[in-house]
This record gives sequence, C-alpha cells and structure tokens, in this order.
Amino acid sequence: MGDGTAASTTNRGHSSSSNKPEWLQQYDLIGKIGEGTYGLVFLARTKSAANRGKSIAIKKFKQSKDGDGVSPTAIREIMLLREIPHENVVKLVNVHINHADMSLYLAFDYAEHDLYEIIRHHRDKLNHSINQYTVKSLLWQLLNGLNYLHSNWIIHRDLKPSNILVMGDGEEHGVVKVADFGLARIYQAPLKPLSENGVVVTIWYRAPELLLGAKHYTSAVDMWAVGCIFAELLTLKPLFQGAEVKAMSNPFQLDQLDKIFKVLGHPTLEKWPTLANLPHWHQDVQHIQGHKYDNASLYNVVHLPPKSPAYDLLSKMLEYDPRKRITAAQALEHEYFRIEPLHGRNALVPCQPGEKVVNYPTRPVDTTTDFEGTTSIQPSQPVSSGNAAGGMPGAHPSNRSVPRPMNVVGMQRMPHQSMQAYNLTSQAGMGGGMNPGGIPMQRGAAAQAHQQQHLRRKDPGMGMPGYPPQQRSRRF
Ligand SMILES: Nc1ncnc2c1ncn2[C@@H]1O[C@H](COP(=O)(O)OP(=O)(O)OP(=O)(O)O)[C@@H](O)[C@H]1O
Repeated sequence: MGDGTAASTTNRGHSSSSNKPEWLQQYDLIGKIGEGTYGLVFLARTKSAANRGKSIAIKKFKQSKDGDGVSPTAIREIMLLREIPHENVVKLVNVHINHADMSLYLAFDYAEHDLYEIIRHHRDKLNHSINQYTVKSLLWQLLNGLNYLHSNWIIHRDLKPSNILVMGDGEEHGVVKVADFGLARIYQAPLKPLSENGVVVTIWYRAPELLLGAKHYTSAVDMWAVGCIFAELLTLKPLFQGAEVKAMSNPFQLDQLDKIFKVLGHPTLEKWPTLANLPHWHQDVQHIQGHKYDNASLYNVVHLPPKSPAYDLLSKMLEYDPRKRITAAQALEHEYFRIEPLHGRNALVPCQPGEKVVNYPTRPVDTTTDFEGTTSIQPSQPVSSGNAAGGMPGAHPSNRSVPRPMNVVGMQRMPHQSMQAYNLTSQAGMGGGMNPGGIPMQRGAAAQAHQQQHLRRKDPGMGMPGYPPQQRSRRF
C-alpha cells in the first residue's frame, strides 16, 4: 500500500514505534481536503523510497452508530474496484479495514482539481466561460471513463462535478478521472450518512426515472448526470437546481422534477411509454400530470443554437426515456467530438496560441482535523488495521472475464433525517484558503480551508443565486 500498487493490507496491529497502524505509517498525513456524505477525505504523501512524496487521497468511511459493519460482499466489491485500470478512472490504490469498528479506508491517487472547483473558479473568480476546447476535452474524457465503467457493468449513480477529478501538474496534467464509482452499493448498506456532519445529498443530477421512483435502472442514469454536467460546464450554473425534500425513505422530489419539466417540457406517454409504470407518476397525478409547462427551451437556457452539434448531443443526453437516451459509447462517436476544436488529453491547456493559461487553485487543506475526524490539533488517534482481503474468498479474482453487474439494482442514497435543509442563500464566492502545493497551512489559513470545505458541502452544485451573466454565446 502506498506505493501506488494494489497490494492489500496484511497488518492488523500497531507498530511499537507509534500509535498509528502500520499501513498508515507509510504516509505523511497532510490534512483534510474534503468531506462527503459518508466520511472525510485526507491528503497524504507516501514515504517509501520508490514513490516518495506521491500524493494520495485517503477516504475514510466512518461506521454509523447503528450500522453493522462493512459486509464481506461489500468488501469484495470494493477490492474489485482496485482492478479497474483506465486512464479516466481514478485509481484505488488500496483498501483498509479497521476491524475494531469496521471503519473503511480507501486510498486513491490524488487529483488536484475537480469540476466543482473549475466551474466555481470561472464563475466567481474569472467571470468568464470555460473555453470550448476545455469543455470538449473534459466531456470526452468523462465519457471515455464512463464508457469503460459501463462496459464493465459498473453504474456510478452519483455523478456530479465534485466526483469528476482533474489531475494537476505532472505527466497527467489536465487528465480527467471519474471518482466515487461503484461505491453506491456500500453506501446503501451498511454505511449510512453521518448524522452529525449536516451534509446534504444533491439531487440536481438525478435522472427523472429515479425521481419518479424507478426501482430498477440502468447506466442511463449516469448519462443524464453527464448531460447536467455538460450544461453546467457551458453556463457555469447547475441546470436543474431543485430543492430537496428531506425524509427517511426515498421521498417524492417534486421540486426537482418541476425544474426539469420547466426546461425540457412535460414528458408524455407517447415519448416515454414506460412512464406509466413509475410509482410517483401515479402517486402525484395532481402535481405532475396536471401541470402543463409551456415555453420549455433547453437551448435558451444553455445558450446554444438548436442546430449545433453541442446542442444535439446535450439534448440526447437529456432524453426522458432512459431506453432512448444516448449511451457513453454513442456519445463518444457524436459529431460534436469530430468538429473543431478537437478534444485533447490535457484539458487544461489553452486552446489557441496566445490564449492565457488558467491557473486553477489547488485544494485547500485543513490541517486542524486529525485522521479521526475531530477538529483538533492533536496527533492522530490510534486505529487498528487489518487485511481487507484476508480470509475473504474471491477478494482477488484473477480471471474475471465476464463483466459483473454491480449496481444494476438498488436503492438510492438517502439523506439522514437530521440533515440540514438546503441553504439557498448565497454561499458562493467564498474564496481564499488555498494551499499552493498542498503544503501544511498556518492555523488561520487552515481554519479557512476547514470553513471552505464545510461551505462546499452545503453547496454541492453551486446553485446559488447571483451568477454572472453569460459572457458570450458559443457556437460549438
Ligand atoms: N482522489 C481524490 N483526489 C483528490 N480529491 C479527492 C479525491 N477523491 C475525492 N476528493 C475530493 O474530496 C472531497 C470529498 O469527496 P467525497 O467523495 O467524500 O464527497 P463528495 O463527492 O463531495 O460528496 P458525497 O460523498 O456526498 O458524494 C471532494 O471535494 C472531492 O473532489
């Protein structure tokens, strides 16, 4: 572990030289870089000679109080995620389990940027749109990673800008990495959202079939999310910014559907015949079926000419009927990717000679939160570690020749009852707290980073009022 290899952990105890478990001693922990629904993400650097200083993101999933630990099935699935070698999929370098409380640690290759920050930087700092080459390159690589996952029967189910990472300086500069894939199943059970951190689960990228209560769904849910993200890259604003209904079990998200219908028009049984089978379609006849939405026009919202290849691709991603929605493989072949500017591997280089390089900020690092997740400046508390694969039959299938259906059926992630409601007042524009090179920050700056990460959690897609007007319309 820690060298970028896929070796599994074998140590259970703590070494005598430190109260840290042995696997953790392979790293210098730098600080917290993020907080998701299920845990915290830390930046660490490898100490081993072979890969000294290599940055790693360690995602710690905390066991909920009433959970029963991570099931062997979930662990087997996670271990399989280590075997996904694709340039546009973030590499899971290792998995650790703390057997004492069944906390789970996943270590990934570190990416300096993500689409959430890139969009926010353009919207709040630069006040201009993302160039056509960058949008196209980001989208192509996202689709390329997704196509690989889908052809291996892995559905992401939670695609959003913060899950789409982009590599910083180095050999892979500007390369997109899809993150957080294949974890939906372990999120579902037994891991539950942390009740105390008050984070929200965004529904802005959720496909209409899920919003209408579909129990069985396909990779088309990811393509809907890609459409939403594509539109957000163009306009710097979330496309469908509904207010989430909070409830314990999969509530009916009327406002989110309403936002979608306003832009795309009302879905009809003619265009989407299986609509009638979806539970909420019948449950909420008065609201959904009764309300007519006039003047729907996606092209006005995204400022694209209706005949442009970009608009054609976007509208195919936002097709209501999941069976008609464009697939990742089809999208990669779309005309949009064959016209100038052509996409490239480094999405962050300027597209035209003389164009200014955009220096995206590095991730803020909060050095005041220790590995146990408490805000303090104490050293990390001890945890025991063990071999996640040890004794687990099938943890390393060497001859996996057929794609495994991983997340074809399942429940949606559910927000915890105690989660705070969306704060729809403006939280955009919080800046600063950046940490060039990820060097540990001064306490003041670290506190700022902590605050920024906290605010970011409440603002999953930056859908706040006060967006700058579109700088110019595009034709691509
Ligand atoms: N491999 C990585 N390298 C760098 N940053 C990462 C990596 N993985 C995740 N992050 C960042 O850590 C932060 C938290 O990620 P995490 O996946 O826990 O939450 P999220 O995706 O924001 O929300 P949720 O867990 O609710 O889906 C995000 O800003 C994300 O971009």
